[in-house]
Amino acid sequence: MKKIILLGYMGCGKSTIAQNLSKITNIPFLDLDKCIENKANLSINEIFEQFGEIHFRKLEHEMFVELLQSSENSIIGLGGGTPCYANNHELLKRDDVTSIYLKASIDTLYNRLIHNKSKRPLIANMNEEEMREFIAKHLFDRSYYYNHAQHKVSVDDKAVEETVQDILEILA
Ligand SMILES: Nc1ncnc2c1ncn2[C@@H]1O[C@H](COP(=O)(O)OP(=O)(O)O)[C@@H](O)[C@H]1O
Ligand SMILES: O=C(O)C1=C[C@@H](OP(=O)(O)O)[C@@H](O)[C@H](O)C1
Ligand SMILES: [Mg+2]
Repeated sequence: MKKIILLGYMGCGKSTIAQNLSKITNIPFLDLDKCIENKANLSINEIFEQFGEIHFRKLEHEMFVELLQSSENSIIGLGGGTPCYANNHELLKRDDVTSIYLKASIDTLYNRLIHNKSKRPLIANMNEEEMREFIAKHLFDRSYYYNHAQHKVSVDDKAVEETVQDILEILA
């Protein structure tokens, strides 16, 4: 019933790293956003558009609690905002949880997100300059919550395999 939880800012690699970690460890991987999409039968963009961010945060909290309640071992990739709402950050400290903050610099996040923003409603309509400024401020605001994770792994300049290796060392 152990949960390995990956958290961090949009684009830090939660979904990518969780998937690769799952292949190596054979522990099933659940992406919180995907679970929300499947349950709502809508994409994250559609949920934001049709019901707004506050409603998304409610679905996100409910799904996070649901995943934590399941009796299966799993690797859970959170959404970038998950720890920052509904006191979700307090759930990162539980004994049955190993929470890991994938820490990325503003430059790393900007370089990844500039080509990957269309499915991320918070940044989808920003130009390059707006996005850099937004990431810098938003990351600063959110770091308080991310720092509630039990472990921290820096992802800057690391290949996927290297980050996975760092996580395996934490889990050993
Ligand atoms: N070293 C790396 N580690 C993780 N992701 C990387 C790396 N290099 C490039 N990427 C890319 O960055 C993006 C990370 O996005 P994603 O895994 O969805 O992050 P998150 O779920 O944290 O938003 C993906 O497009 C991935 O292919
Ligand atoms: O940072 C955020 O508030 C969000 C991050 C997204 O997940 P990723 O971090 O996987 O992109 C997704 O949950 C939604 O677009 C909101
Ligand atoms: Mg993701």
